[in-house]
Amino acid sequence: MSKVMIALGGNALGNSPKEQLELVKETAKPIVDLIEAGHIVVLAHGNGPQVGMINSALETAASVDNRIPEMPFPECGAMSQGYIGYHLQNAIAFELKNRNINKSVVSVVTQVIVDENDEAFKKPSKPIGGFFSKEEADELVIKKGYTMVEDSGRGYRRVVPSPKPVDIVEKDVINDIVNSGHIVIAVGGGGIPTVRKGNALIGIPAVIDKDLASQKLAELLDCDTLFILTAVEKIAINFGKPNQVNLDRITVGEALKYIDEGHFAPGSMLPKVEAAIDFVQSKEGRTAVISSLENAKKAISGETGTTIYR
Ligand SMILES: Nc1ncnc2c1ncn2[C@@H]1O[C@H](COP(=O)(O)OP(=O)(O)O)[C@@H](O)[C@H]1O
Ligand SMILES: NC(=O)OP(=O)(O)O
Repeated sequence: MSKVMIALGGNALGNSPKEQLELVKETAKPIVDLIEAGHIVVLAHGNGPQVGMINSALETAASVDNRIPEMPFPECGAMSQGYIGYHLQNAIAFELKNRNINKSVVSVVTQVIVDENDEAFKKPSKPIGGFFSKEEADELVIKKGYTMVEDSGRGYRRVVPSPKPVDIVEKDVINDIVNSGHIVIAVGGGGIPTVRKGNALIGIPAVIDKDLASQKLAELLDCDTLFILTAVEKIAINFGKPNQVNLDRITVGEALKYIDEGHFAPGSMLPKVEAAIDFVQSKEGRTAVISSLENAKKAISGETGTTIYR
């Protein structure tokens, strides 16, 4: 029996609530396979496309209807945790019931402490929302003052600051739920970025990378394996080029060399590889696997994906 943290990518959750609802039904199966096999499972998920969609929908609504108030960005992050968590816990609970497994599943609205002086606030890097053409992106820069970047050959996206996770506010309650044998969905979207002011916690407009937040939670909970499930079956060198090579197993040393050579795109694959390296380095015997949601079952049983080990 081992303790595993599974981080699901926001971009792998489909482009609409309808698509997401269908996708999570499939995602729930390999997750519940692991639970059925006796493993302890903790789940995290991304929110890049979803928080961008919520923010842009409410911004547009407020601009055309003065009865609709402006929605602060941290609240948009909380909404994304709520509805993605709702779909996931619903799908996992269904799968647990189908197999007569008597466990509950709950999403914890999670706040993650960040450093308000983090350099990341000066350089937005986290892609959120949908994809745009170069012309549409240029228009958004002028009209809305967004920062737009090209995202891994898929089009242009808005980027927002992405400070590093420092601590997880709800870590003790998450640990208690895990120890009680139930299933927790936490640090959704990397957690709501928060700073402490005396006894108060104040939300900050930013998006924490969920791979880094998952790695932090996986370490705090003393997990053995970190699974990062995204839209690609394996990570690659020379990604998207004719000489692309998919990687099966790499050491931390090889991963660091490939980072130096610039093989992993910032804001997408780079934080996943960095999170995997940090997790593997944090304690002897820990491994990390990066694969796709579609191949979750095979990746979890070691048949595919890229494994990063010491
Ligand atoms: N070297 C690489 N190997 C594989 N995928 C890469 C690489 N560099 C960039 N990518 C892109 O990164 C994407 C994963 O990042 P992203 O979509 O941000 O993840 P998430 O699933 O967490 O939302 C992949 O789908 C792929 O398009
Ligand atoms: N918050 C976050 O990392 O989201 P994605 O997985 O969608 O990039």
